Amino acid sequence: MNRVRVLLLNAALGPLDYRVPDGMAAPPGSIVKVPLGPRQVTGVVWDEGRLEGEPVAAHKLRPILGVYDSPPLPETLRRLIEWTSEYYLAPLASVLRMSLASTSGYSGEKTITEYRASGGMPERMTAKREQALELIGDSQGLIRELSEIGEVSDAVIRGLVKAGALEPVNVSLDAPFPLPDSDFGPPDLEEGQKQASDQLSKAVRDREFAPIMLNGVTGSGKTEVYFEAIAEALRMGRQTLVLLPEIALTEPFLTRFTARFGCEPVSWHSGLRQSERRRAWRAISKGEAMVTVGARSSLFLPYPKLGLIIVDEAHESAFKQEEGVKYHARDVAVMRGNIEKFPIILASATPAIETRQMVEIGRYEEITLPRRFGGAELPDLAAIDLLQDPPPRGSWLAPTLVRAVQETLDRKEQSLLFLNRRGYAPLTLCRTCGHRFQCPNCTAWMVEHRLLARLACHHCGHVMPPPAECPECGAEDSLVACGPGVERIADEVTALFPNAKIAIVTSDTLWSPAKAAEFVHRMEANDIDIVVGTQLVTKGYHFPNLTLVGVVDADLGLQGGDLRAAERTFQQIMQVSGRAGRGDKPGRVFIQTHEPDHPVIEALVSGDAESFYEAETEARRFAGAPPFGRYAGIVISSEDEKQAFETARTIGQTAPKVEGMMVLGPAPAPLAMLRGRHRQRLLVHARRALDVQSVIRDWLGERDWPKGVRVSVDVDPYSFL
Ligand SMILES: Nc1ncnc2c1ncn2[C@@H]1O[C@H](COP(=O)(O)OP(=O)(O)OP(=O)(O)O)[C@@H](O)[C@H]1O
Ligand SMILES: [Zn+2]
Repeated sequence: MNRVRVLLLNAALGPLDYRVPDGMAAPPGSIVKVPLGPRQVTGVVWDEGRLEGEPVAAHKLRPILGVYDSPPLPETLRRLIEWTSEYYLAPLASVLRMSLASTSGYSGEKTITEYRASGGMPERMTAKREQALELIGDSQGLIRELSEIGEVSDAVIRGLVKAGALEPVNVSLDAPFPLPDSDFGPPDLEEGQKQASDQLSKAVRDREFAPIMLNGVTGSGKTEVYFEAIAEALRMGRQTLVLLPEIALTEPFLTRFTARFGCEPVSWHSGLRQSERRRAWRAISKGEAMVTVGARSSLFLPYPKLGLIIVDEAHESAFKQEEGVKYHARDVAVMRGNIEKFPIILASATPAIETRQMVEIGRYEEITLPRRFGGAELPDLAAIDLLQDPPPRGSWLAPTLVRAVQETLDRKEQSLLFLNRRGYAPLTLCRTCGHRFQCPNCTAWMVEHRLLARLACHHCGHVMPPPAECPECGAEDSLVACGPGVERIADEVTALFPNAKIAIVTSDTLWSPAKAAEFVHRMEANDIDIVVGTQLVTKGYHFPNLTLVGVVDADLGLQGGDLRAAERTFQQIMQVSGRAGRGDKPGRVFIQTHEPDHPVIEALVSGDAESFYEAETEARRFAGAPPFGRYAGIVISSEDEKQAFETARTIGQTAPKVEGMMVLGPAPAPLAMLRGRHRQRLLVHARRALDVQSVIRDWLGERDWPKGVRVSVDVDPYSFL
């Protein structure tokens, strides 16, 4: 009899056995519909003997109901799913979900009805209807999607459809994507670029596992160079995936890609409409989408003939997913290349210490681009000692920096002021009684957002209007903002330069690809003189007329004592400096700091990155920190503080004694409360060669936690909160 084991999409269920009815073909990888009690659920037929589970007695086996009309998940992807689940201690089903990320993708619908404004107005106009129509503008989507955009209920949208103000549009889900043309607009590469691109193209042709660190200074043309590797993959009929750390970077990427290849690549990110997602998923799984650009989640899609992955800005911690399956897309990308035998290009101007170390020990290749394209010079960096050259009271910009902005304005060039803090002020307190506004759900201050007229928690999203009086002592008008966020810097800039055109760039203002596009266009048209922005604007962008960068508070990132604090600050300031002077005009960078002697600041100013990296690497080696040792975080949370504490203590007490491994804690996690849950944390520190996953699996695997307790493991953590 034909029996198969099926991995279901539901993490709470183990894999289950089913019977393949006569005449049905369900080879491993097939996406199938199976009965589960009275329900029908989706799963994937898995390879024999690879998944544990109790075999079901033959007479109890239920039949597979149907096989979806979609190519089976490739074998290599099934191995990757298994590896990810084992390495990150995540349920197989949760990883599988990321591969089957579009239900309609495999379930075979061909058209879908979306709606858009018809241009007509409803006879009866209400405030809600008016708001919805205004917010929807030119958008098109399902009822549910439009209700989200319009910030109204589904019923309001349906009402607008009935009234004729929104009209239905039939969208074909199988319209093919245009094919990028490898020879559409090849650049004239400079000598060094040419060598680099030849090496990359050869790696693509070789079809072997080859992790490559493409280490090129900002503005050296890394994108142009790896485009040639994509062209090679296209010629060979292989698919390429380009991973970007942020959706906001997609937009400039699409433009450049189109100039090189004649059409846009397929994009994949959380902002896609359901119909777009389904169309992309189909094209990817059939091997028709030749180049996909996406956020980390695009890594698990079922490309049948992947021949190249590029991880751009590969040092970015945004590649680490912090929710659900806590995986690092850069590392999983390398594993995918290993399993499927193709090169992975990790492109960065400031490679991660982990990646540099892999080069050092000969596991990764390195290709360098040491100079900027077209003879552009790297900018001059100087520190501003805030003790020697302080801003006036109540201001944040030192006189030297203000002068530099003025000079830049006079030359009709652009400036960028970088501060990695959203909102107006990170802390609000009462002048009379000292009361500080804290989030009721988290151990975090409420951050004032003056543009939106509210206080917000950046961890759980809790918002409140700024109260007119202090809730503690009742004093009126006595709230004061402490410290600066980008909005406050923008206020200061407006006061200093009332005629300048200023833009604030943060995830609050640049939350969609369309917003990002608008920003890029305004910059290119010189419609912005001064940008005040967070880390969002530090990387990837190329604005030739931007010649001044000011780092408002370089000390900010160095606080907190996180394992990677120094490295991250260094990378961030290098990246943001890299935005200056990319055209033919030279760039200048000023770094405001209270600690001009800090090794990070000294390395930046002297330009001696190598010594900084060496010292930092040595410190890591000495501490047994990654990449020389490993960590895993175990966070125990509950709404009940005592329960969280006690479970954590029990787990701590039963920690196995393993040579080369240490368990620290439990202690309250740095964010001791998050979204209403109390959090205790254990930190496992082990030597590199130790199989920590097995140890943790044996330790935590078989246990049941008290109701209401959640235990989550984070292997190779990036956030130490
Ligand atoms: N060979 C070339 N021909 C024409 N233009 C080029 C060439 N190489 C680079 N450029 C241009 O130089 C600019 C910088 O290149 P690119 O953005 O690829 O650099 P990068 O190394 O990715 O920089 P960053 O790390 O700062 O993002 C871009 O506008 C790019 O189009
Ligand atoms: Zn909160």
